[in-house]
Amino acid sequence: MREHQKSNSMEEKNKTKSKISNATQAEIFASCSFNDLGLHPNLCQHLQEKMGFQVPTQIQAQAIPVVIEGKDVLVNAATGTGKTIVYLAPIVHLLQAYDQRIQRSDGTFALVLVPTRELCMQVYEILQKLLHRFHWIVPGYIMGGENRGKEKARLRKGISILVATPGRLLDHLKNTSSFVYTNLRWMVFDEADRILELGFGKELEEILEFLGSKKTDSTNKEDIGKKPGNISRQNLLLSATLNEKVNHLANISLIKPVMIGLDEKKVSSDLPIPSIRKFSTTESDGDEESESIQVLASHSTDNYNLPTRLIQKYAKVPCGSRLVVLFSILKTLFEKEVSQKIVVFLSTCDAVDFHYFLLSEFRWSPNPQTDINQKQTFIKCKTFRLHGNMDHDDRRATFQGFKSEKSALLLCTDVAARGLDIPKVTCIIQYDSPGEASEYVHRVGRTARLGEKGEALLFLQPIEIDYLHDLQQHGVSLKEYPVEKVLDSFPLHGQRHHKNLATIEMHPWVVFLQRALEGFIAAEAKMKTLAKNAFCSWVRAYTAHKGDLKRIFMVKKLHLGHVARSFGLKDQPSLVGRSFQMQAKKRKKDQRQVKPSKRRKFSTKAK
Ligand SMILES: Nc1ncnc2c1ncn2[C@@H]1O[C@H](COP(=O)(O)OP(=O)(O)OP(=O)(O)O)[C@@H](O)[C@H]1O
Repeated sequence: MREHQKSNSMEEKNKTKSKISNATQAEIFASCSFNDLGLHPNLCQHLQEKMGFQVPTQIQAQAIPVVIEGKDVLVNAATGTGKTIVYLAPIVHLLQAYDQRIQRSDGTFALVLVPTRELCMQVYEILQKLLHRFHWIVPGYIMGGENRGKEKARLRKGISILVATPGRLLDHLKNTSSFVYTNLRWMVFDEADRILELGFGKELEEILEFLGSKKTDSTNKEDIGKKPGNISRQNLLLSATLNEKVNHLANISLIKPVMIGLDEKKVSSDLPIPSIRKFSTTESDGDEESESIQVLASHSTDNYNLPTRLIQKYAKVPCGSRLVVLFSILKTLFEKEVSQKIVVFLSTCDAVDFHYFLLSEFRWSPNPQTDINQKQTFIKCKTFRLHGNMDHDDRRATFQGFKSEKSALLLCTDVAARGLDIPKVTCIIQYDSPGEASEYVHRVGRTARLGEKGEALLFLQPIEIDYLHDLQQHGVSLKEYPVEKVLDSFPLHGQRHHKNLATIEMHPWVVFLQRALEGFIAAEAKMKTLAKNAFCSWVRAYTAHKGDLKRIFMVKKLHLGHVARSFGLKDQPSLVGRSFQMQAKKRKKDQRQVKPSKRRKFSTKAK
């Protein structure tokens, strides 16, 4: 039965591949085989037959041979291009090749650091699949939210390849004496920039201190194939957006790194592998480490690589109409296609909760006179939520649940922005803007993966429209989404739409639905509380936009009454404003007492 399911999913993968045009195929996939890259035949066969990967992706073809050679590597490639296999396949290949089989008592050989729990589980699951034929290599994970005692027991038994989140790893390095890492040979930083953005910089430095960051020159080929002993360390950094934040980490962890994918535009997809490597990898050949830092810094303002078949749009929506427009677009999208998988990004955990419960509980009919029992949910699809304040098991269930649904909606914070590989996501809606352009790139990267089609929609208020220039500076350009056309498409009971209305706020459909939502929220104490909490945390997150972005996302320009409307609140804005001011005062007082760490600052925005 399981075999049957597996072959079905592989057939699906192959069908998807054949739907992709030849041009896209050549852009994404290399014209060589996994065997050509020097990987063990058993591993290649497994990749092909059991995982359905017929040929390597371009980035895999470029990077895998370099990783096998034992060099430190910095990989920069678009989202969804198969970076996980870039590091897992060579590590498995090299570990299985030891003269004497490694044993659990040898401890950990490879450590993969990831920023979130979901990504930790995802990488672990791929690793498990990859190790199918190499049962003596043991995969494992440790991460926040898990039972420390059980993790200790697993570490004591020995984990050959360990996937971890930084905080929990440091915890075990400090407190688990049975954790053997003397044979550590590989350190991988997946989504390196995000680990730093989340404020884990200090933890990373401590981790590197524990493990001894730059031990010896990692290009010592004699080590390869030997049973571990006095071995050198190979460090790998990967992300779709490498920027100056990574400089420091590169500085303290990489030796003469080979840069892969930093100059992708020059790469011709028809070139055989050796030539691709020649053009697209940059080896910092000087003895001075500062050379590699310069390469990174000069790329910080470069264009980002975006998925080839991604359609990007923005919706210009006045603040007070945001909620209605979001609901209307979601309804339109779900009614247009039988299977839609949509991810909506919001800025705070409270905002996720509010919208989740509102979408789940709000009953509606175009005719206001309809009996309550005949009213239906506004959007007929399964809705999930994901944020960092959720219980660990709920987070896991959401992730798995959304993954397995054919048609569903996920409301989430940026906890889902990085690395998550969810099949068949058709549309990304950034209801709250992402902040730095790199975050935009990662959020939209949850769709249009590996050459598939996908759409992305960014909500902007008229006062925020300059954000488009910021994106443009990174080569990201968006077309306007026809908001009014969508609003016009909704029938109004006993009313006609009037054309040429001055503003979206006056649109009869907007007025009608806003009233219905406000009525529903006002009547439900739970919803009212959720809305108020969401309002307060949303404004706080808005004030937390960093550096240059403050000139675009100016809290002073916000009309708090309109913000309240966007949470379905008809209370006097001053009332809501006062409660916010009280919270702000309290926060200021707390801040005076405890000087905030960088980490806390980040946690204002969603986790
Ligand atoms: N050679 C291949 N052939 C077909 N599918 C592949 C291949 N390599 C990876 N994949 C699939 O491509 C998808 C994207 O891979 P992965 O998540 O590693 O991308 P990524 O580049 O790390 O993305 P992100 O930057 O978002 O983390 C996964 O579903 C993976 O199973």
